[in-house]
Amino acid sequence: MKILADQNMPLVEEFFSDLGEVRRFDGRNLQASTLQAVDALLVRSVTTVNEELLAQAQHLKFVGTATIGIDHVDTAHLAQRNIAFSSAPGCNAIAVAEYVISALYAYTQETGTSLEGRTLGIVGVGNIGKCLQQKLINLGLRLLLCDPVRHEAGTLDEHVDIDSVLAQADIVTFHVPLVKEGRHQTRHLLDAERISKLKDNMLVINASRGDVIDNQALLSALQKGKRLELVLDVWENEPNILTELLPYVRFASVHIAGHTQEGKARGTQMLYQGLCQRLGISVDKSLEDFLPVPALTKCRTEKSLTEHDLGRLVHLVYDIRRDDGLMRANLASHGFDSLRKTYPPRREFSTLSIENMSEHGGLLTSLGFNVIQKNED
Ligand SMILES: NC(=O)C1=CN([C@@H]2O[C@H](COP(=O)(O)OP(=O)(O)OC[C@H]3O[C@@H](n4cnc5c(N)ncnc54)[C@H](O)[C@@H]3O)[C@@H](O)[C@H]2O)C=CC1
Ligand SMILES: O=C(O)C(=O)[C@H](O)COP(=O)(O)O
Repeated sequence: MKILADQNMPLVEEFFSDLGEVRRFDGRNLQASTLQAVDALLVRSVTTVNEELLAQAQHLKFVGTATIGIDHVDTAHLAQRNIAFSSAPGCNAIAVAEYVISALYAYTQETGTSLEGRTLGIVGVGNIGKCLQQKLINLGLRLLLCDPVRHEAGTLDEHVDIDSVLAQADIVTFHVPLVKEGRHQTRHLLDAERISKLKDNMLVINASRGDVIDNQALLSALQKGKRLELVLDVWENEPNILTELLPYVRFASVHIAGHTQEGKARGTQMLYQGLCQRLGISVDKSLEDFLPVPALTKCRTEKSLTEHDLGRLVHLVYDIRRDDGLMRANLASHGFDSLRKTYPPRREFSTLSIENMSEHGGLLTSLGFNVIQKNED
């Protein structure tokens, strides 16, 4: 079997080489002719998989995307051609939630503010939104949840509509899929009109898809004096983004919110499981066989922790300011895609075991750390 995989997908050889011959491709430059003899195609978000790309793919039996978002794949065309499809729902939900938490603590540290008592709106309460909600639950924030799709399906009672969220919240974070049309369209969910109504200095975080915020309208508002705090991981028209926005953004990054080593590796593992299922063979490899040992594994708290101390623990594992600095220093010389390709290793909070003497064991656990409770004797 011939397997063609994006060059930026980790562990493909480790998971797939028993199943066939693995070759790699550049995700932004895949040609239809390259797919002529391919049986399984493994992509990331940068490859648009549609009728045109698959026109010569006569042998293709399986397409997998190692991502949560599937807006780049024409799934109806795959179904019509009877080509099996797998994505990786939830693979990097923890990573994105931890990106947001790192941003929140970095923001409060830099502005001398506190999270306590603030109102935070989560727009899109799926795998990522729910994971974030769980991690934030003990931080003293008032959480507003917005997900009309789940509300209508009867799986989210406490839904607050988007305009009420924007009117009430001090912080809003977007975790919706990109939906280009229909009643629950998310393209330009934050459009010129809604941007104009946002409170001064509201913190707006987008780690979903760039098109969820009208970037040009955002820039125009900022240039006219609108004051907002922005955390942007995703941008319209990646990789050719509106760089004029950068000076107005507190923390900027190159679409890496989901790029922990665990998150990316889980994506590959889920495609391996999907292909095994398609081939009717048993799964005999697991993630734990391949993940490297993290650089930091243990620390110890001695007594009561302040909000500042919690932020320091979070930033010990992941500080969003590293990624903001890398983007600002290197975007012009290296380009967006190259920065994504060379993204330095990042781990999830659970890789840090905390010997905890404080009364904050529950809070540290809900944030996602591996807590070993110690009692003073
Ligand atoms: N920046 C990054 O690195 C990453 C970005 N993403 C993006 O985040 C998105 C969300 O991921 P998951 O939570 O795993 O997806 P999910 O499908 O589990 O959840 C999305 C939720 O958004 C809701 N939703 C749909 N339309 C909505 C609307 N108009 N208003 C409010 N809620 C709406 C859905 O009902 C669903 O509950 C992905 O589709 C992807 O585009 C995902 C992973 C990494
Ligand atoms: O899972 C998704 O959806 C994402 O946006 C990924 O985390 C980033 O996608 P890639 O471009 O790395 O495939």
